Amino acid sequence: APRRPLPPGPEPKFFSGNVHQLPRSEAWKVFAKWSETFKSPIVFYRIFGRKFVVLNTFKAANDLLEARSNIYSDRPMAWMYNELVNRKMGVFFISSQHPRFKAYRRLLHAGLNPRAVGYYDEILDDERRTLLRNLKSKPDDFMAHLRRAAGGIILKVTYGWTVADKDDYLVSLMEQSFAMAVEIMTPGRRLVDVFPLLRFIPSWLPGAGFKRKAAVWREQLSEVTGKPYAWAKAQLESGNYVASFTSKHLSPEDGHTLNSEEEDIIKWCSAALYVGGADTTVSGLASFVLFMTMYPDVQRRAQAEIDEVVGKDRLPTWADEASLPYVSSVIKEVLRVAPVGRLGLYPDPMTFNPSRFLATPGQPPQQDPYKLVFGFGRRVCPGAHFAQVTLFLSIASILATFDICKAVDDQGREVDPVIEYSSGVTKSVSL
Ligand code: HEM
Repeated sequence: APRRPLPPGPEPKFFSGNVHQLPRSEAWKVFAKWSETFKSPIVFYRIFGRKFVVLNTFKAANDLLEARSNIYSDRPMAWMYNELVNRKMGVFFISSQHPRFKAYRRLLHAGLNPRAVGYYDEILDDERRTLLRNLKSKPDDFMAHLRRAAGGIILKVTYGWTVADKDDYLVSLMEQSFAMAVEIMTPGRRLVDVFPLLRFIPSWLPGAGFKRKAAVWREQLSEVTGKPYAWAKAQLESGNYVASFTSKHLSPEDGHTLNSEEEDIIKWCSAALYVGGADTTVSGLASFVLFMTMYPDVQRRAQAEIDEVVGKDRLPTWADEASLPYVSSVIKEVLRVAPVGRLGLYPDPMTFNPSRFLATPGQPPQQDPYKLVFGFGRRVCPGAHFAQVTLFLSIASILATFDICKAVDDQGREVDPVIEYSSGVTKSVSL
């Protein structure tokens, strides 16, 4: 059959494609412009040999990623990382056609669905109290506290590990593996990703240094996946452990002994939680703080709602969520405007206005951004509910306890925060 034409897009250069038209950061602004220029919700561009399709409307994303998720559920192939460094069994990279994919999704769902998240109540409560204490004692270091909170919650829930206040062993192990993954996968860094046949070169040949390097990374990354898992397993066996995602899966209800395949599945799923849940949560919390400094009226209205519904004698709990629609809308608005991608998809997209999610007489609420920010189809974020609970608990407790305001300089004048979102796998905000 003849090939279908590609979606429209900017004119590429013969060799480098559209590199010259893409800025290093905030590429989404350019994507939005291309959609207008080419009058198409779907646009196409190329960076050297790599082809990209941008879906610029909710409908386009939903039509392809949800309705046709049987064909659009795999991530791009990274030969160096997946094959040579042997990360292809990781939750994020495994093909949706692989038989294990379903096993992963089932396990993740079992450990993170709304009922399962209820098991972690105590951990979540402890962690937010630590966050509030840290914010109180050193408010200027709030970014470090938010990072610690996100990492602390996820490592305790995943493995039962309590994060140390400084230089935590598991946090640094995880961060090293992130850094390694970025180094290995940065587009254009690895020739073998451009010419995959190179992977068959024997390691001893001159010029095959990349294969020897791959072997080292392979070893190091396999340790990162193996160590925390082995620790959690040993704790469980010792009888002295905190019930966690890993411990629960390691002790199945029917009491059967796990085989090595089942254990491997638990190991990979546990490893995915920090990758999926740490930076995303930090990003959401940091953006929340930023927007509260910029929109004091929003902050006051959210605080008033908490005072009225919860009172001042206790901290908000997840059970209060349904009675705090404005606080919930603040969180939705943070996620709409801030992390993972700026979603300029609603009326007046650049304005931070939580009320857009509240119905008013004659005006229905705008579309719930959770349909978008957590992805689509077969790969939709398995941590979505968990993320909503942890963000709600942290944000509602911060609002209940503190006033967030701009920093002041030596002369007592307010300093406007510099807003700079970095592009990457997770959008992070530097404050
Ligand atoms: C605000 C917080 C979060 C946001 C915005 C977010 C967003 C996303 C998105 C957009 C995806 C990709 C979906 C796709 O490929 O279509 C994803 C995948 C994933 N997320 Fe989240 N996430 C968040 C928090 C979490 C948390 C807390 C966890 C774990 C507890 C988690 C675990 C995962 C995992 C394991 C995947 C990979 C799923 C797969 O490839 O099959 N995420 N997330």
